[in-house]
Amino acid sequence: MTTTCLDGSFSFESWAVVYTDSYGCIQAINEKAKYYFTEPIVGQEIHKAFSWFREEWLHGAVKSRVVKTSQYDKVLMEIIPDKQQAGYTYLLFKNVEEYRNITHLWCEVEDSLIRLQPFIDNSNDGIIITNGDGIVRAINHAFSLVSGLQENDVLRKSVYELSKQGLLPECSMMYAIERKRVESSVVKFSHGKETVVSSKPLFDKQGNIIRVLSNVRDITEIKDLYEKLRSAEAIAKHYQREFNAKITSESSLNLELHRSRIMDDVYELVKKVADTDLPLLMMGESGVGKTALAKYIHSLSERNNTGSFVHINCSAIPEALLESELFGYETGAFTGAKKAKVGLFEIAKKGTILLDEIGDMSFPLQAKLLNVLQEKKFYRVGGTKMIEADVRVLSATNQNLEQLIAEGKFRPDLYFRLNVIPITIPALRERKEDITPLLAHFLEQSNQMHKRTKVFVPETLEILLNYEWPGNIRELMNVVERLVVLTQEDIIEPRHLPPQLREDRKPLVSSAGEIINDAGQGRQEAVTLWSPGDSLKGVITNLEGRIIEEAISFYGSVKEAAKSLGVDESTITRKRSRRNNSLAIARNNADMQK
Ligand SMILES: Nc1ncnc2c1ncn2[C@@H]1O[C@H](COP(=O)(O)OP(=O)(O)OP(=O)(O)O)[C@@H](O)[C@H]1O
Repeated sequence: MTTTCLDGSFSFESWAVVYTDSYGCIQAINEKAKYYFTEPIVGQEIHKAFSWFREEWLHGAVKSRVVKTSQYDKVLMEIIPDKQQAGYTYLLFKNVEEYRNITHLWCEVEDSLIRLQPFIDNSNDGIIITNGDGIVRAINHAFSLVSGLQENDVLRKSVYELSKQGLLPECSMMYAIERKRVESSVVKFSHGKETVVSSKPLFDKQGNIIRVLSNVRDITEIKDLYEKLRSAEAIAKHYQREFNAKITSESSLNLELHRSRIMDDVYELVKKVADTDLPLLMMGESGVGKTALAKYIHSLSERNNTGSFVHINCSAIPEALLESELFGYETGAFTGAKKAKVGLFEIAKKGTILLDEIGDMSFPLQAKLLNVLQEKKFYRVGGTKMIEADVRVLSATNQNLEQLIAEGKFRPDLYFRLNVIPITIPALRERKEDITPLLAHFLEQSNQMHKRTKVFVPETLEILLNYEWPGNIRELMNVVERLVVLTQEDIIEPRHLPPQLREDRKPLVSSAGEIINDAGQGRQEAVTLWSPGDSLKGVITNLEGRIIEEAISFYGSVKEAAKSLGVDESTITRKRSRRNNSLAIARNNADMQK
């Protein structure tokens, strides 16, 4: 038999060679083998010729073993399948005793590696062993799984060559050889697995590397889990914030706290549509309670059991960031996107999202939002994975969207999509009946919260009732809390009120120019019922009006006041508006006379 080269990097020349067929029957040996095996072995089955030989070694991958033959105690055996003849195998033998001085340590290492073989084979991590030149000596099954490379692809090949061919990424296997120290690197194999490769060089006494043992851990799953963990953390944080907000606002939020007919209608409508997925557009001045109403709608809906309520103020977030806030982004979607981020649409999954100040959303983002609403799916910025948008979308604005459409700042198609059910919450000054219960509620709440027992004197109450409340419920709530905290005495008098309330207290003047309440002093003056020039009708209208206002203030509701005065609620509404008109005319006249 001749000695043949398997590949450029390996030759049989210095080896004793035994060649077997696919049945494990010895077909031939070379000259050198005759010194190793003095008995005739050609024609015998291998495991019979060598009692120490295990049959399964033939069917396994190429392996190294240190064995004992009849002639030598320590013989290195390499098992190499014949690439040209399927099933045929070369067994190469070398007496390592001959090289004792040089190879003593190497053999020990080899021995330990051989002892470790079962652990290596069964390891969940990929393992690849090279010599000091980077020639691959062994890999385990897990390495094949993680790298997509089989033994035939890599054994006896140089890791540098494999890297050049694009089969192996450049990694710590090479660095450990070059830098002669433990190295690790995070690399991605060509078929997509992301791994951490840790490489440890083993040295002989002279400090030469004899082996590099690399552990290859698949972190694709860990990365996925990490991503999922981050999403879960973001959602948990959001719930925590919601929970905290709920605890602090629970006591203050009493949405049915109203006496006005107009808010009756609002709540009736809200209850009808709460459990549908219809988009609602809430309109009203700042502070009227649009957000509070949206939360209330969510709390009435089935979505309250399945998902959370998410609120985003579109005007508070810079235009460039709003899209990624809403839909999230993937790692590397833009400069600085080092980690993927979950968007609010994902956080609100199976829940409700309120897009507040929708009128401030940029035109291009409006188009994207419309698309999401129509398709019911979206992609993270820079992402390719489609995400289902199982979210109820509520929107709110204090702007006139129709006006914005006319100015070309708002898309009409989005407007029609969002405005399926419009809900207008009137300003507090247009539903003054609601001021009394709100004042009572916030006074009690603030007293409780700050452990006080403050009360309003009637004059203070009257000013509060007549104030225009441009900041609506938010302003009212803040004013009451401030009064409770800052007033030294238990009785809150008009002088304690913040300046804007005292200044706003315009004197009410009769049609004849008489002052019928006193803004400056906070005292009620005696009213002159009639002055020369006053018409009987004008005087009666004013008087009636005062009686009506007092009754409403006393009972706290138009309904009760009407009942007590023995008239219909509609009569009261009509007479109030007539009186308001006549007071407005009187104010005008008074201003002109100044
Ligand atoms: N019916 C109510 N009962 C008790 N508190 C209320 C009620 N309505 C609103 N509030 C409180 O008034 C404040 C303002 O309400 P909210 O934020 O809902 O107004 P908004 O119309 O959304 O304002 P903006 O347009 O400025 O966002 C909040 O603190 C809210 O808790």
